[in-house]
Amino acid sequence: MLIEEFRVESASVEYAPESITSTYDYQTTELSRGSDNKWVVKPVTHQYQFRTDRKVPKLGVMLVGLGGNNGTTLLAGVLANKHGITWNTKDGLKSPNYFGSLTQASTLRVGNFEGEEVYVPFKSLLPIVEPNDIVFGGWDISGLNCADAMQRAQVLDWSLQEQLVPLMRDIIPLPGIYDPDFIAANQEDRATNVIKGSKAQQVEVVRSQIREFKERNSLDKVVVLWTANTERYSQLVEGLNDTADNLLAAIERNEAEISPSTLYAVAAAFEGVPFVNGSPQNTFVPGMIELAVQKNVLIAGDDFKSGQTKLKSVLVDFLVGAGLKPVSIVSYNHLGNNDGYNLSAPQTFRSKEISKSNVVDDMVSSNSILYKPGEHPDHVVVIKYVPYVGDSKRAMDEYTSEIFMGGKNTLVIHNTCEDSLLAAPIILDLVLLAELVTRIEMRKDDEPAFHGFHPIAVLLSYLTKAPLVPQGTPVVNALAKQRAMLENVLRACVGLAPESNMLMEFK
Ligand SMILES: NC(=O)c1ccc[n+]([C@@H]2O[C@H](COP(=O)([O-])OP(=O)(O)OC[C@H]3O[C@@H](n4cnc5c(N)ncnc54)[C@H](O)[C@@H]3O)[C@@H](O)[C@H]2O)c1
Ligand SMILES: O=P([O-])([O-])O[C@@H]1[C@@H](O)[C@H](O)[C@@H](O)[C@H](O)[C@@H]1O
Repeated sequence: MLIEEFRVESASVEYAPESITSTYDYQTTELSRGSDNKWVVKPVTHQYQFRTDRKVPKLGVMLVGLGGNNGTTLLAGVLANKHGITWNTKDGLKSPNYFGSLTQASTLRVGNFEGEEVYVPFKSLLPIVEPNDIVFGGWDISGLNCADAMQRAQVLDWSLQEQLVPLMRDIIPLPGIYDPDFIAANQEDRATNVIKGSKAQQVEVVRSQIREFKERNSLDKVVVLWTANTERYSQLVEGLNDTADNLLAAIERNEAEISPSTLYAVAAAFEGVPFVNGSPQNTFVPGMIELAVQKNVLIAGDDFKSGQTKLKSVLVDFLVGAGLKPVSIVSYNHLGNNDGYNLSAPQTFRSKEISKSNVVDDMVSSNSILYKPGEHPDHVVVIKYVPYVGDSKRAMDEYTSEIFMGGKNTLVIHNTCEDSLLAAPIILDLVLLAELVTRIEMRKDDEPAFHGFHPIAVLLSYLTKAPLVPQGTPVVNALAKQRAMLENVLRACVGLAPESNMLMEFK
């Protein structure tokens, strides 16, 4: 059964007009070595108070790469939902939806009523922005208006596109920061809409563009999200980008090694605006992370987890969790969109290869019964550019595992990932959750004052291939654990216990 709305009745939850406050006993463990050198695991409880601002802001989202396949598909999808646009296809009449969005199309369990399991929409846990109310804008080094860019993307049915043209043709991406040294040379022809000047001047232009967008649309908040081309990795150089001061000084000196994505992130940080990185490059060099912490501005990333890798973070978790030992993982895919065109260059492919390869590390290191120290499955990632298939990426995976008594199991999977139709709802979740997280404060035990989460938004890990985490925080890629982390923290904000799946009522 699905119930649309609910309120928690508990002495530990207070619904005030301006905020929801919950008092939550967080149970964890402390490990130590006893005097007999044996391990001791001690259950401990810490009391948290969470306070969520109930005021849902008028939100603006500025996409870097607005004119790309993902950017135009998300914009088109939200407009179709907002205006209730239906369209005819050979399979019949289609209606807009938000399938693929955790916040808009998934549910969570709140209990059992008269023998029936009861679920609520994920988005009903806490007050969250309605996607249809978002004001979109952003940048693109291609000056195409968003209607023409949508047509260029070749993602959506034509009968839908033609209805959206009047709503999108006047949306023109702002000129962007272009540096050919960081993306494939084959992108040069596209770069017709660029901000001139030094890196410092470019940062100032982006800052003013953010302020102008916020003012012109009477926005309460803005979130900036990178869905532009994958860049090559920036070299990490002491004295250049290792600290906030050095990074800002390097920008002032117009140092070549500071990437466009880092420049946008710096601009967002100075404007107090969250920045989410949907691509695999290391936008968040150490100096950028330090700047975000200094300014207490949310950053999150890296690289949307949308298809082939999302499945991998489920499958490997299942295999290792079942005591089966993946020993060979080969992930091949080909695609024909501009993303694939950009990734056909070795240096940009390398960024993607890293994010797609590291996704199994946490699962492998969780089971030393299967894997000796330092032992890993063979893991290969191949991406080929095949123009004909366009945005319809064809992923082919082979997982070989060792099983009981010397046996082997091989899984072969063909997965047609409509890349932008899978990524667009994930982008939506990233911006909605980034905004929500900035409205939650907490205090632990006897801390005197409420404060926000760490600026690095680990709670958004479920949506990324290579979760950015604060120093010392475990990197979790297993999808079920990532979802549980997000759901259970938000449940705690309304005083609900984590979903334990114990169902003791029925034991
Ligand atoms: N399923 C997915 O689609 C998926 C999954 C994970 C990550 N990603 C990443 O998302 C990004 C976008 O994917 P896409 O399919 O929309 O690609 P795309 O090439 O269609 O769109 C990228 C857009 O960014 C623009 N651009 C490039 N550099 C820019 C800059 N410095 N400033 C402003 N605009 C710039 C390009 O002109 C282009 O319009 C890629 O980096 C891709 O690797 C996509
Ligand atoms: O999310 P996922 O399907 O594992 O990975 C995808 C890659 O396989 C694809 O080649 C690339 O173009 C997309 O940007 C995305 O990163």
